Amino acid sequence: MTDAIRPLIAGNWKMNGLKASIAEFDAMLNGAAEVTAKADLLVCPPATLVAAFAEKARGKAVALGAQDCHPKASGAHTGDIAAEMLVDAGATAIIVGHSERRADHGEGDLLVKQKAEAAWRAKVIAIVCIGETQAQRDAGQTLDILRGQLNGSLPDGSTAANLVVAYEPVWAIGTGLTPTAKDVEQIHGFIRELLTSRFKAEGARMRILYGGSVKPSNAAELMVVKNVNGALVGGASLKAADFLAIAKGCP
Ligand SMILES: O=C[C@H](O)COP(=O)(O)O
Repeated sequence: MTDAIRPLIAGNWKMNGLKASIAEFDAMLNGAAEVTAKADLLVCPPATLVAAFAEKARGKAVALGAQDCHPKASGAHTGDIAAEMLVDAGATAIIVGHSERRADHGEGDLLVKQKAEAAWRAKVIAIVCIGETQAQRDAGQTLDILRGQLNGSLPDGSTAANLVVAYEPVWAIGTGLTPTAKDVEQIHGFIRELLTSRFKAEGARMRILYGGSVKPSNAAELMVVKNVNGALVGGASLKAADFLAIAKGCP
């Protein structure tokens, strides 16, 4: 963990959650005060729940985020949601370029970059996800893939205040597999070098989250790795106790 950078523990609920889930979210809110010394907390529920959760979270130590947005602010795009709408509902950050969007919806780097810019247009943080697949890893292409995704997905003008990078090896998502701490250190160090080379001092201060099977049992080990500035948590963010325990794992 880079000392000067305050960790962010972000929960991505993916396509999970109904109105009844507000009870679990309430439990998160109730426990959040205990972990605020360690990390900032962000929960990204499905878009249908952002407004209700934001209302509950008012004045509490959990911020709300969204999982995707359309690049445009409005228009004839049936089923899509603009960044402005998500912000209107209470989002303060938007995840873009998650590997599930890249795979399920064929989203490429250019679109991801436009979505990050849409988040900025709506005056919130873009959390840009990058990560290699198992096949790319096996072929020894990990660093090339990450370099390409970073170059293509991060807009010019990225700063420590408007952008967070989430490194999520696709093969580690929802599988229970994680890279070793040594591998995470190497890859986060590589990402840091690229960020610093392109964005100078801002790149040196940008948060780089690790994501992929983060759980209470491995959080402490992963969160102390150099250049790991928090986590993007999927499955374990659905349970208040697990999500808060992961935040407690921050040094
Ligand atoms: O956005 C979160 C990641 O895809 C990680 O998901 P996971 O914690 O369920 O492996």
